Amino acid sequence: MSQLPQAQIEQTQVEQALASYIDPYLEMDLVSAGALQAVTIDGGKISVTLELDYPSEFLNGGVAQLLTTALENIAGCDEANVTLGWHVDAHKSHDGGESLAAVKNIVAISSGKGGVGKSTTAVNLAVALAKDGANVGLLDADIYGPSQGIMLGVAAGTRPETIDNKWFVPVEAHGIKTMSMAYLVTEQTPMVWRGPMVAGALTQILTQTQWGELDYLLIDMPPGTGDIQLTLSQKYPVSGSVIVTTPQDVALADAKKGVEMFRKVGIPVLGMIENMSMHICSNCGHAEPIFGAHGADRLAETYHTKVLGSLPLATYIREQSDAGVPVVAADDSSEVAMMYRHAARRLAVALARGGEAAETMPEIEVSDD
Ligand SMILES: Nc1ncnc2c1ncn2[C@@H]1O[C@H](COP(=O)(O)OP(=O)(O)OP(=O)(O)O)[C@@H](O)[C@H]1O
Repeated sequence: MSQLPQAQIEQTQVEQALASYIDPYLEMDLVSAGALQAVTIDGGKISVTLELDYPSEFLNGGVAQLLTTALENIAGCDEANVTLGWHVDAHKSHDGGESLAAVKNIVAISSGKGGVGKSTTAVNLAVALAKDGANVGLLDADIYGPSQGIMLGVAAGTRPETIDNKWFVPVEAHGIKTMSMAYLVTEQTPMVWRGPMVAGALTQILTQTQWGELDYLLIDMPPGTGDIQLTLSQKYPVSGSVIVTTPQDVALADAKKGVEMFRKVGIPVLGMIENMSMHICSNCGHAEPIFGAHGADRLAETYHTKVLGSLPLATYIREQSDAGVPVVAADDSSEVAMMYRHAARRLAVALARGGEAAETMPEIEVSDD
């Protein structure tokens, strides 16, 4: 008895199989997200190439296997190959000059109020993006209290190398390129600067550092929403901003000013990070929202943006910062490290999609009176 010929596998079957996986950061399947680049069907052999628009090296383990299995389950398939890649596009509002030419995206990490954990958040987000395979830079623009050298374990007194007496070479730490005012001044240097001087110094370190090729340059902004922040945001091709806040009413009121400032200058707010959202008792594990609950959610809703992540108030976070090994660098699969990593991936996706706020934001007119 002769065997019936196998039905030809159709592209729609391949797409349906691939759509069985919903990416938690894109919140949709990879075909709907436009990641499918190529499909080859050669008899019973299927090969697909997918390219995502955010750093997603982590998909190469379990998810690649899951997709392969989904394809192998198609009737008539006897071999499936899945190639997963990613690429970060530039989302620049304007050209930032020579030193920033190969920097694809500048992201301002900001807070309306001081002391909410902005620097800790910026450091951990930067390391998290690097862990996912991105080229990342971090500029400590918190000029009044540059703390990143300590948080990154850069030895006190470290000075960046210079080239041709013109360029600074960023200091590498935990897989990221860093630059901080703290690398250029001594403890004796007075930091009592007026706004224009601060803006001038920041401009200099931003534009005279050889950042090289970066997917993301995170700027740990000075706290507040005054002239310095406004100047920085307007002068450089900032692709998006992230607002760090705690759930207290006072911090939220200041976070609101931050959101409004970025909206005024047309920079998409990619989302908010709620820091110290819960206190976890190190003895009994009891979680208590000591600064209030859901404040950032409400604010995000009002401004059509989202909460990218909520971090607990945890001794471990402070201890790791003080020891110069950020939580994400210390153990990248710990519970707290994963909270930062999820937030970093949501940030990258929000940026790739142009920022939630960009689409829904109403026009704001700025007048001089
Ligand atoms: N989630 C957290 N749990 C525990 N401690 C934290 C947490 N986030 C930050 N801290 C600690 O709080 C202090 C202030 O944090 P950080 O310097 O990051 O804040 P900041 O907003 O950048 O401050 P500033 O506005 O003064 O620059 C640091 O000692 C830091 O280790």
